[in-house]
Amino acid sequence: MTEIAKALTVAGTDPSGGAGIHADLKTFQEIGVYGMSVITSVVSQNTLGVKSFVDLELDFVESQFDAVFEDIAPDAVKSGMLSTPEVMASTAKKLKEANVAKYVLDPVMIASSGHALISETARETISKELLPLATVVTPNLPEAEALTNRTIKTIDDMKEAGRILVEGYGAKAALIKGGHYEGEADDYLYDGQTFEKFSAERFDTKHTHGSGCTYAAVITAGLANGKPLYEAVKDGKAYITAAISNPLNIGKGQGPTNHWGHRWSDVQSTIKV
Ligand SMILES: Nc1ncnc2c1ncn2[C@@H]1O[C@H](COP(=O)(O)OP(=O)(O)OP(=O)(O)O)[C@@H](O)[C@H]1O
Ligand SMILES: Cc1ncc(CO)c(N)n1
Repeated sequence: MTEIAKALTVAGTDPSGGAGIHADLKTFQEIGVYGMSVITSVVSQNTLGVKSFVDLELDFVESQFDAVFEDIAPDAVKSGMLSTPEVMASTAKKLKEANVAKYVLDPVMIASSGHALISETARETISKELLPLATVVTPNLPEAEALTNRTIKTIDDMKEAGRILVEGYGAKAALIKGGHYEGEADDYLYDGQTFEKFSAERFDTKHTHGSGCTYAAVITAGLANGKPLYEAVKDGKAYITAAISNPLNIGKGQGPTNHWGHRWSDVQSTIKV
C-alpha cells in the first residue's frame, strides 16, 4: 500500500469544468495528491458567466465534512466559494475540530465573469472566522479591496493590503494576486516578516476562467506534500503560468486554464487534436 498526501477542497461547482471543485480536483490529481471535496453550492455557470446557484443546506454541508473527517485526515484544506456566513462559520468550526494545520483560504467573492458568488454580509464572516485560521489567504485585487476596505491602485497598496490581512486580521500569510493589475502578472506574498514577489509575463489571453481556484489548489497540494509555503507558492506560480500560457480551445467565453500546462509537451502526444 502506498502512502499519499491528501487534500480537501471546500467549494462550489462549475459544470463547464474550469473553476471551483473541478479545477481543484484536476489540479490535485496533476500534482499527485489525493483529492477530496465538500460541496457548498451547486452553480450553473460556464465560460460565459454564472446563470444561478443553489446553496446546499448547512446540515448537508456539515454532513459532508463529517464524512471526510471521520474517515480520512487531509494534509491540507482549501476553501473557495463559501456562499453564506453560516457555511463560513461552520467551515471554521470543522477545521478547528479536525485540527487542520494547513489551510489555504481563497476568499472567492466574484466570478471572473463579474458575477457575485457570496452575499455582502459574508465578507465580515471571512474576516472574523476564517482569516485567523489561514496558513495563507489568496485574494485577487477586488477581494483584497473588499476585505481591507481600501482602494488598491499601486504595488505599495497591494503590500499594505497583505500587511493588514496578516497583522490586522490574523492570517499567517497573505498572497495578493496581481492578475487584475496592469503590467506584469506579479503576486506579493507577505508572511509577517518579509515580502516575496512572484513574477510572470502577462499573456494576452481571455482563458483565465478558474485561474484563482487553480492557483490556490496547487499551493494547497504543495503544502499537503510538505513543502514550505514559499516553495508551494513558487511552484504554484509556475503551474498557473503554464496553465494560462498553453490555452485550450474550450468554451465561447473566458475559457478555462490548462491543467496539463506544466507538462504540456509530454501530454500533447497522447491527446487527440
Ligand atoms: N493574463 C495573465 N497572464 C499571466 N498570468 C496571469 C494572467 N491573469 C492572471 N494571471 C495570474 O494568475 C493567477 C490568478 O490570479 P487572478 O488575480 O487572475 O485570480 P482570480 O481573479 O482569483 O481568478 P479567477 O477569479 O479567474 O479564478 C495569479 O498568479 C495571476 O498573476
Ligand atoms: C464555484 C466557483 N468558485 C470560484 C469561481 C471563481 O473563479 C467560480 N467561477 N466558480
